[in-house]
Amino acid sequence: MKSTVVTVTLNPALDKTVTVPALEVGGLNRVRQVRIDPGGKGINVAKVLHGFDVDVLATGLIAGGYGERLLAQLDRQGVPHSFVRVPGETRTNLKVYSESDQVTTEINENGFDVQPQSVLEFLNVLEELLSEASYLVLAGSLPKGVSSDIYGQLVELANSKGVRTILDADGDALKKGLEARPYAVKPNLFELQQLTGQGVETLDEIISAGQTLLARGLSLVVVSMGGDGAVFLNKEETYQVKPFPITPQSTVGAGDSMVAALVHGLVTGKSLPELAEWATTAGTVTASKRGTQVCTAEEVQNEVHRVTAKKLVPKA
Ligand SMILES: Nc1ncnc2c1ncn2[C@@H]1O[C@H](COP(=O)(O)OP(=O)(O)OP(=O)(O)O)[C@@H](O)[C@H]1O
Ligand SMILES: O=P(O)(O)OC[C@@]1(O)O[C@H](CO)[C@@H](O)[C@@H]1O
Repeated sequence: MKSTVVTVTLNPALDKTVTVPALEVGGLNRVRQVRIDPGGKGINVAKVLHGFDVDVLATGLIAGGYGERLLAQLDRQGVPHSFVRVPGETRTNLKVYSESDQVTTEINENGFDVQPQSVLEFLNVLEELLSEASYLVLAGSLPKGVSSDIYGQLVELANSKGVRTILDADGDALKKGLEARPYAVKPNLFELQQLTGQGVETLDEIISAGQTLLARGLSLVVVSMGGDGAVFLNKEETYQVKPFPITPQSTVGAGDSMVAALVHGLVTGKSLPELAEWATTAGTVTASKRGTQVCTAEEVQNEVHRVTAKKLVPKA
């Protein structure tokens, strides 16, 4: 199967979002609304890219009856996929949206245990898929049994085939993945601080930490900052984009929508400021939707005029 973009989700999830009037920790919370969406970061990126008319395919590992349900939902949404089935069960991640303060609390399960032969099977599938791809998105946590250097291995595989990789992970998986020099990375502030050991309190510090990552051989760094927007850096330029005001309904998938819009911008040859505006708008639209619903191309197109990429001049 040929596709321009391949997204990898090694630890997918059914996202169960429950809405409560006001979350009371230690109290009885009655649910007003429930929705279940196919989730996992790479899968969310694929959902957005499919809606943007980009030729995308979601791959990774999947297990059990919940996994089949997730794939059936992807089929209904028309998102192409090719997952390797492993023993066990796909996790359910609980997202509790509290209406009074508009805050989402996330409770993510660990997911299935993976045996070495399943990882090998997946590597064979991916190698095949990459032969026609231009971009590879590696996103999300790793299930038990998958080594923390897997993203590093996958970045190396992609690099050897001339495929550009976008990495969005955390902890050791992110650290080791970075050592293999992906094309782009999207840390949040916490991850940026962890990766560089630098302060990220001020804008100057954020830019400096972003430049540290570029100096390690990356081409594009996007630092996402939730309601404060994001900073986009390549070797030549730096831009900051602030979101337009919204009532956040669930920020789940906002970062993934940003990654997807970034890939869309790269595939369609957008300039850095254009790409920055698209990506910030995509994240913001998704944050204004319930559950793990993602932005559509039409929504991003309609709202993108509400943000402006501001050029930043790093201190010498
Ligand atoms: N409360 C918010 N208001 C407006 N825009 C938001 C809000 N939260 C997120 N966004 C938009 O989504 C983008 C990505 O969000 P965020 O920085 O939370 O990503 P993240 O940490 O990767 O999240 P996740 O891992 O849950 O996807 C932001 O840069 C912003 O454009
Ligand atoms: O546990 P991970 O893999 O870090 O994150 C998984 C997850 O929280 O990320 C997505 C939102 O970004 C959700 O669809 C999913 O439940």
